[in-house]
Amino acid sequence: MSHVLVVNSGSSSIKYRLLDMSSRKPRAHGAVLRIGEEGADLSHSTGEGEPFTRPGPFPDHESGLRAVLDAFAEAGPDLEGVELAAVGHRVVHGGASHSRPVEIDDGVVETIAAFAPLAPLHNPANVEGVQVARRMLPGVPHVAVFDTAFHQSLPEHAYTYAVPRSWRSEHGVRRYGFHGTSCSYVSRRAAEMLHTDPARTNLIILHLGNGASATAVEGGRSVDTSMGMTPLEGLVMGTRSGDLDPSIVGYLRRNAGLEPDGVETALNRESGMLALAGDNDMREVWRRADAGEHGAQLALDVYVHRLRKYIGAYVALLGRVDALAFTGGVGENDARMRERALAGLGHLGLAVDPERNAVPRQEERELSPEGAAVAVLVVPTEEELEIADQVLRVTQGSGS
Ligand SMILES: Nc1ncnc2c1ncn2[C@@H]1O[C@H](COP(=O)(O)OP(=O)(O)O)[C@@H](O)[C@H]1O
Ligand SMILES: CC(=O)OP(=O)(O)O
Ligand SMILES: [Mg+2]
Repeated sequence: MSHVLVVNSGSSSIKYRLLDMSSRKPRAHGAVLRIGEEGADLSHSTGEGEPFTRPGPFPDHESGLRAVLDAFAEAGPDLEGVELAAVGHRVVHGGASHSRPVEIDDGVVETIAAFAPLAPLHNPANVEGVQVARRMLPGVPHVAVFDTAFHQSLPEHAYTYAVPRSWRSEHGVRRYGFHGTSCSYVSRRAAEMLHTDPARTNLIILHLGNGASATAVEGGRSVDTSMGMTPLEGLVMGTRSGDLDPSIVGYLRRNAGLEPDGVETALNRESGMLALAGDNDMREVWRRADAGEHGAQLALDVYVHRLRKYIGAYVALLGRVDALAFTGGVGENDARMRERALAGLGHLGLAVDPERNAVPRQEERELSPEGAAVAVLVVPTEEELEIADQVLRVTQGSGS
């Protein structure tokens, strides 16, 4: 049975996974990190023995991907030997034109490039990765799977911003939502864990990673999500501000002499936990807070405060919530954050059992106390597996 290579190209990284779709298990995975920077390196694991590593320099995605193909040739599995059915690419912004995965042609590449201004941390790298991979692996279909796709179900009242008509009609100003591949996977797994029909299951999904988002899922469909036209809106993130008064942007341009690009860069790359705590890695933020640093303590308070506002909003919006699912690097690992997120929300049926919450295991599990009204779950996200499943549906012709 066939294999799918899933590629997730970031601005300075290429993460990848080769999945055997008969066992649904990875045959190899790895990452090229710090592309274009000093200290670039590649690590490639097959699950047997030590990972295969190679130091850079990798000045660009082309050299990075070449190193990945070399790693497969040297450390296996041989890509020529496995039946490679397709390459699946994570693409963050697909706009309104892509509600499903599509086989990539030049037109699709143009669309992804056209949305680069709306996902400045992601789409430019996605385009780069797609183009390089198509050149280097020309014999197989390449399929784009969009983070925005799952949120195409948002009702008009949830995706509409209250702004002038021409902004909406001529400039596509609306909420798109992101982390959809993760939400699609997590909502299916959550329903399986609850033994409920996904089409009747209501969920709040908190994807807390480097980027972070909250999503309300009603009957298996996204009905609201915290990220907006770009992945900047909503929760406080590693380096992104999340929600803020849009007047701040104009104010800073007039009063601090900042250029529009400068403001946007600051809000995307120099804000969030990095700005408040001095670090965007949540483990380091906790370390600093525990050591008594006020900035880190405040950063955690701000992060938690925003998260709780969205939880409350989505409880109100859904009415009945069957489960709240934590996922992403923070959601899956950070017991203290989960505890603080739900502290005192027993009247909403939301609580974690301290012992269940404290188990340091990164596996699917239920954290809520016996008999709780709402199941609180940890569902480690499997974006690559979800992408590979969706890719096969496209290449096998059954759509998605
Ligand atoms: N044990 C942990 N406790 C707290 N945060 C953690 C832990 N492990 C990982 N994280 C955080 O997860 C984040 C990365 O999440 P991840 O979902 O892998 O991000 P990405 O958006 O890059 O896919 C980092 O901020 C990291 O600090
Ligand atoms: C869309 C997005 O924010 O993705 P990530 O969390 O991977 O940065
Ligand atoms: Mg992620």
